[in-house]
Amino acid sequence: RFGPEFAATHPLAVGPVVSPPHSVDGFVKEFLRELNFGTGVLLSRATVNDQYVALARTVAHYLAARWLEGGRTRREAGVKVVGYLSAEYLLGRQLGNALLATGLRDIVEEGLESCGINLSTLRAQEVEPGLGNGGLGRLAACFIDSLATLNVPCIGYGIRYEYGIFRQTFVDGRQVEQPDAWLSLGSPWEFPHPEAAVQVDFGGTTEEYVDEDGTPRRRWLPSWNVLGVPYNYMVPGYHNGRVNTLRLWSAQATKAFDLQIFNSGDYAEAVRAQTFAENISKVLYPEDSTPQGRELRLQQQYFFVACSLRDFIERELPADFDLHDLPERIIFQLNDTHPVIAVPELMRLLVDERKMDWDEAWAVTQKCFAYTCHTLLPEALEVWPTEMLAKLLPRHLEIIYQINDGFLREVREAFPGDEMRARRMSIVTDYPERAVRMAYLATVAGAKVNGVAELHSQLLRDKVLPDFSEYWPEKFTNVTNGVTPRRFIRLANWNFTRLINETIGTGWVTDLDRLAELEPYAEDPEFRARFRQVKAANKERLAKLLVARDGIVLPEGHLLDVMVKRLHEYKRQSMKLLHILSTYEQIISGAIDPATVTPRTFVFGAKAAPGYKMAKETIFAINAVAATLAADERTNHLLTVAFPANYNVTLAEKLIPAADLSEQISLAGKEASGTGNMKFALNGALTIGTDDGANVEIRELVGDDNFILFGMSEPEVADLQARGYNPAAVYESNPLLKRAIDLLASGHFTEGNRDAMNPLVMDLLYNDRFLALADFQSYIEAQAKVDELYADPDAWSRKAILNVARTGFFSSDRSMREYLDRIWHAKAL
Ligand SMILES: [N-]=[N+]=N[C@]1([C@H](N)O)O[C@H](CO)[C@@H](O)[C@H](O)[C@H]1O
Repeated sequence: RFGPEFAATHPLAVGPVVSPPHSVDGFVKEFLRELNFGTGVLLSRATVNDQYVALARTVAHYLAARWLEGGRTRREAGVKVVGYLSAEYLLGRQLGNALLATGLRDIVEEGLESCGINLSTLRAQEVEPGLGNGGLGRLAACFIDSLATLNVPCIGYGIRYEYGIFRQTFVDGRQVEQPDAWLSLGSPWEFPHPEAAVQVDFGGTTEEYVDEDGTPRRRWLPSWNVLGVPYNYMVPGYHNGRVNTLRLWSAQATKAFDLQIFNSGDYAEAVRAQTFAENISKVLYPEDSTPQGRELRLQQQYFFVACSLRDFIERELPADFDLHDLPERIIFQLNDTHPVIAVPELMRLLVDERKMDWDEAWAVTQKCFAYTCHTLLPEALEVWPTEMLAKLLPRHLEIIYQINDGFLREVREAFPGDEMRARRMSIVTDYPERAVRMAYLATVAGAKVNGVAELHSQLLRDKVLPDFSEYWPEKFTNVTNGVTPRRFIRLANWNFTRLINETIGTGWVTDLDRLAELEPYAEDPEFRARFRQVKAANKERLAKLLVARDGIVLPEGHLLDVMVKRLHEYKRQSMKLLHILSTYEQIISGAIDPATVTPRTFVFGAKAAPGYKMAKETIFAINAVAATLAADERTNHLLTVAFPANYNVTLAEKLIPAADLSEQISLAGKEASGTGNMKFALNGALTIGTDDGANVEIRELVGDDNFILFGMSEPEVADLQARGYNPAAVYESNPLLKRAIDLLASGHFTEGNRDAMNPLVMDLLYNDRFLALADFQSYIEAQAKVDELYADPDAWSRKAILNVARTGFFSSDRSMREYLDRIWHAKAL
C-alpha cells in the first residue's frame, strides 16, 4: 500500500511496533495522552471510570507492540496454531493480569500516584467479563493464559455475549437473577474489527446440482443470515513478550435497518432484523452441566464456529494455501460438545465450497479436531433433534448422516452381525426422539478424546463411551486439569507470594513444580509461623471485603470452611448444610459441650441455574440457616454461615487465599475434575473430600495424612445404586442425621413455617439422587477429624505447607504441555 521510502521513514507502518518507554515518566506521558486524546477528558475533570479506561488503554499500548509482532511472526512463520473453540471464557478482571504480565505494576502505581490516583481504586472499577458459568469457562481462560506463557501460538475463539452470567442477588434469602450488563461502561480491553465481519447462514434447504465440470454436488440454499463481528482481546504471556489473541464474535444483522419499512412508519419492523440477529450473542445460557436444548443455543454454537473456521481459513492462511495441508497449520480443540457442529461445518467448507473430495476432506477433518469431555452426567451430553437441525442447518444434517453412514459401515465390517453395537454407536439415535449425539460425533471425528482427570477419563472409557474406547483404545487419553499460578497464586495471594519468593525465589510462577522446594520448610517452625501470619492477613483482607461488599461480618480466629462452586445437587452443598445443622442441633440440644466445639465460619459461594428448582431451594435453606445462626446467642460465637452473593472470579481471588478448609464433597463418580480443589490446595488449605475427579490425584500427591478423605468410592456408589438405595431408611437409622433433618423441617429457620423447607427435606428423604444421606456419617466423622487437626495450628500448618509443596502438578502449564505433546503435536515458537 505504500512505497519503501515511506516505510523507511515510517517504521511504525511495517513494524516492529515499539512499546512506550518502561519508565514512570514514559508511562505518565502515555497515560495522559490516552486520557486527553483517547478518552477526551482532562485529568482534573476525569471520573474514576475515565481514569480506569485510560489506564487500561495505556497498558494495552504496552502490550500492543508484542501483539502485532506476535501476529506477524505467527503468520509468516507458518507454524501450527492451536485454535481453542469454547462457548465460555471466564476471564476475570484483566488489569491486574496485564500489569503482572508486562511487569508494569510498580511503574504504574508510582506514575498514577504522581497524578494523585490510587491504582487499587482503578482496579476495583473494572467489571469482570462473566462470559462463562463455572469450571469449564475458567479452565479455558487458564489454558489460554498458559499457552501464551509457554509461547505457543494460539487463537481462542468464542462468543462476545452482551450479557454474561447473571448477577446474583438474594431477596428474602432466595436467589434473584439480574442481567449482567458488563459492557455498560464500555470495555477498554477489546478491539472490534467490523471490517473483518463474517457472514453466517441459517435455515433454508439443500439441493443437488451439477457443477461446471459435470460433477453432481450438493449445496445449501440458506434462507437467512447474520454477520459475525470479531472483537479481539489480548492474552499476554508472563514476562515473555508473547501476546496471543482471544477472538470473540458478536452477532449483528446483515441489513441492520430497513429504511423503506421505517419510512412506512413500522419502526419496530424496521429494526426487527437487527434485534433478531443480535439475540444470537445477546446472553450466555446460565446452565452449568445441564445443557439448554433451545434452538437459540444451537444458533449460538453454529454462529461462533462458522465465524471461527472461516476466519482462520481466510484470514490466517495464505490465499493460495492447499487445505489438504490444513492439519499442519491448525488443531481445533473442542471444549466439550458445545462447538462440535464445527465438524460438519469444516466438511461443508472443504467439500461444498472448496470442492474437495469427500474422503480427502474427511481425512483432513479427522486430523483437525480433538475433543475434551468435561462431564459424567448423562443429561449433560448434548443431543440435538434432527428436526431442529433440518430446520436450522439442513446441509449440516446431511453431512452428519453421511459421516454416520461411513462410520457405521466401518463398525459393521469390524463387528459383522453385531447390529446392537452399531445401533449403540450410531451418532444418530432414534430414542427417545431422532437426534444427533454430539459427544459421539466428536468422538468419531476427533483425533483424540480426553477426560479432565484420571478417574473421569477411566469412567469415560468404561461407562460413558465404552464401545468407542473398545473400538479406538488409542484415541482415548487423559489430561488432568490445571489452573494458572499467575492469577490464582501470584495475583490473588501476594502475601503468600512474598513468602515463597523469599524462600525459594520467583521461578515457580512459570515452573510450578518448584514449589516442591518448600517441602523442607514444612518442618521449620519459623516458616510455619510465617505461613500462619499470611493466612491470618488474607482472612483480614477477606473480612474487610465482605463487610463492605455484602455487610457480612467475619468473626476473628474461626476456622474458615469454604465451599465455592456452582450450586448443583451432585456437588452436595446439601450435605454441607446437614453437617452445619447437626453441629448446631447438638449445641442447642445440649448434646455437646459448646466449649468442645471448634469455632467455624462456613462460607458458601454458589449460583444456581435460574430454572434449577432444587438448587434454588438449597440456596434458600442455606440463607435461612445463616440468618438463624447469626441471631442465636447460644451459638453465634461458635458457628457462622456467610453466603456472599454473586460468587465470581474476583471474589474467588479473595476467598481462596483465606481458606483453611476446602470442601470437595461431590458424590464419587460425578465431578469430572473440579479446579477449585486445586486452587485451594495451592493456597495452603486442607481438603476434605471424596475420591472423585481430581481429588484422587490431589490426595495421591499430598499424601493420605494431608488430605481428609471420606465417603464411598465410585465402585461403592455404583454397588449401592445397583442394590437399591432408600434414603429414608438411612434417616431413620442415624439419630444425628434424623435430628438435623427434623430441625430443618421444624420451621426453626423459617419463623415456624414448616412448609418452607419441604421441597428440600422431601427430596433428601425420598429421592437423594446423589446419596448425601448415605455419605453423611462418614462425612461428619471426617469433620470431627478436622476439628482435632485444627486444634494443633502447627501440625495443621505443616500439612497445609505440604499441600502447597506437592501440588505444583496442577498448573495449567503442565496441562498444556500434555495437550501439546499427546494431542496437538504443536510446539512453542
Ligand atoms: N461443564 N462442565 N464441566 C465442568 C464444570 N462444571 O464446568 O468442567 C470443569 C472443567 O473441566 C470440571 O472441573 C468440572 O468437574 C465439570 O463439572
